[in-house]
Amino acid sequence: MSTVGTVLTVESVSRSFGGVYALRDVSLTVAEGETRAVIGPNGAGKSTLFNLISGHLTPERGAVRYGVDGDRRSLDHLAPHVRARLGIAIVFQGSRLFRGMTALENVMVGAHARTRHGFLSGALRLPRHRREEAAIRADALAALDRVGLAGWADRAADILPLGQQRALQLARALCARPRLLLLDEPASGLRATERETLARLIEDLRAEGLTMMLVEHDMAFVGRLADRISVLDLGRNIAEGTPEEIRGDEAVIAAYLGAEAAG
Ligand SMILES: Nc1ncnc2c1ncn2[C@@H]1O[C@H](COP(=O)(O)OP(=O)(O)OP(=O)(O)O)[C@@H](O)[C@H]1O
Repeated sequence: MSTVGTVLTVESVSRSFGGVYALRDVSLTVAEGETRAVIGPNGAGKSTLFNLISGHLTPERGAVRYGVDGDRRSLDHLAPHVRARLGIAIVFQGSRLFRGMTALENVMVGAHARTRHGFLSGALRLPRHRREEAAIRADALAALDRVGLAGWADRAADILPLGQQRALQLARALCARPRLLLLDEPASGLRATERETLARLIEDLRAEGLTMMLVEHDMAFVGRLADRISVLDLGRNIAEGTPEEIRGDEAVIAAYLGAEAAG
């Protein structure tokens, strides 16, 4: 991995809920082209970290900075849709699809994140949007093909099996042409074959140089895909390193054993 530049810097970020810290003084830097895994026991603060990066939550202290092509800026005070337009895409935990829409329509919503006009004006089919709509449709079909769902374009999204719903969410995120892709537990609940398909897709994206962050519990999955791993425990960043380094890290082993004993 060549460290050409930094895509994301999280600087001493803290966030609490009802007086309890979900994240406390967490810092990390993600390099361009890197796949960074974020692991940690339940309640460690992983989803909170992703929400602070995507803009669905704001930090109480600290800052999140983001930049590609030499343009670096603080993301503070930018709404999620603005961050999406800057190239930050998130695939949330579970399945979040637009019910009552086809697979293709779900992906087209992702493409609208990067256009000026938005989905509604596009849906009204004003003349100046038609050309853009055709391009978005083509992009969405390409994204579906990319994740192996080309034959499912006109099916209702909510009747797809879980593995394909997850793939559909990924296609939607890819259609927005992200520069930083956040994947929150993308493999959870998937069967072994679906998991393998997903792992290969993430490997392809990594080989193409897409910068990704990945929250995942499955260490085999993480060890295979991540360049580096950040470990959170009780809202703190307790370790960072390569998968090999993290596997042998005593603080990490203690955190997981502690979580097992408590659970
Ligand atoms: N919106 C919220 N309101 C109140 N508490 C919250 C909220 N979001 C997170 N928390 C709390 O913050 C802590 C960290 O939660 P978070 O979901 O970030 O952890 P996580 O590492 O993603 O956990 P999991 O692996 O279970 O998904 C938890 O104690 C959780 O209860």
